[in-house]
Amino acid sequence: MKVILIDAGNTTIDCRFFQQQTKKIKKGLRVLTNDFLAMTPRDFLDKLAITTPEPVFLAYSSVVPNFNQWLTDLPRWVNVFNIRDSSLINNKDFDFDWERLGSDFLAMFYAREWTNAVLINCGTASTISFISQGKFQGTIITPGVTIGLEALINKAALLTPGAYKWETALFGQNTQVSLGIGCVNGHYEMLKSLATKQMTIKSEIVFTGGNAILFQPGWTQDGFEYQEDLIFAGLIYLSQSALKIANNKIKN
Ligand SMILES: Nc1ncnc2c1ncn2[C@@H]1O[C@H](COP(=O)(O)OP(=O)(O)O)[C@@H](O)[C@H]1O
Ligand SMILES: CC(C)(COP(=O)(O)O)[C@@H](O)C(=O)NCCC(=O)O
Repeated sequence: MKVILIDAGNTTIDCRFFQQQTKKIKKGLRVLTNDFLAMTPRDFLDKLAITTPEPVFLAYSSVVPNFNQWLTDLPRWVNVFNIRDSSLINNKDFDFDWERLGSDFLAMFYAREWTNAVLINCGTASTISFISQGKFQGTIITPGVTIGLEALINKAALLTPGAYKWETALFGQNTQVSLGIGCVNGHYEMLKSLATKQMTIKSEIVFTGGNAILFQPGWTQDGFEYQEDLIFAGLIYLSQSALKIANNKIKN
């Protein structure tokens, strides 16, 4: 059976394949959220080379209600599973009501068995989630690095969109470098400061999300971890019981 994992975020919808035998996550399709929603389910399945009815299990995490609606038009032979419905989400794992959290937080949290950790997801928003003694304590949400830059560029007549990046200089002597330091390096420093400010015991600090790669010099130098597919690891964990049931249905 084909297993598709989807992380539906506000900027991109990222679809991967999970190979049950090898337990490997393989690249599938990643497109801007608005472009994805403009696709028909048929186009989507064609793009994933699923052209005839066959057993498909699709597990997803979504913070985009229109995507949840879009899924309802998939053919019935696609077995769709929302990780929010997972019986593996345990109230005891949270210091608060997890129902009020976006699904991306749930997927990240269940990606591994954490003890003390800070998970930093750099997407449309940049979020910082705190785990202590295996329990999810809470999060911080800030505008993401890309939308922060875009907002400034849209409001400043002389600023133009460009490839603003991490800079090694302390300050810039042209607009490009000055903006890179302020918006990219500065964003990383803000995340690092919020993540470590109250830290009293050694914790894993893990970066993920489409924009995390912009901060590579920072997290490399500081010895923090980067796991590109953190959300997908959580999707696999949270959908394992539902996947087992789907596999058994095919066998019988
Ligand atoms: N195929 C892609 N299309 C668009 N953006 C991409 C793609 N792959 C990586 N990115 C990067 O991912 C960033 C968005 O991060 P992402 O984690 O997808 O956000 P969200 O989860 O909020 O949708 C974009 O700003 C871009 O830098
Ligand atoms: C914080 C977020 C905007 C992050 O979204 P992302 O950057 O991954 O697209 C998302 O998790 C969200 O919309 N949370 C709120 C969920 C809610 O209040 O129901």
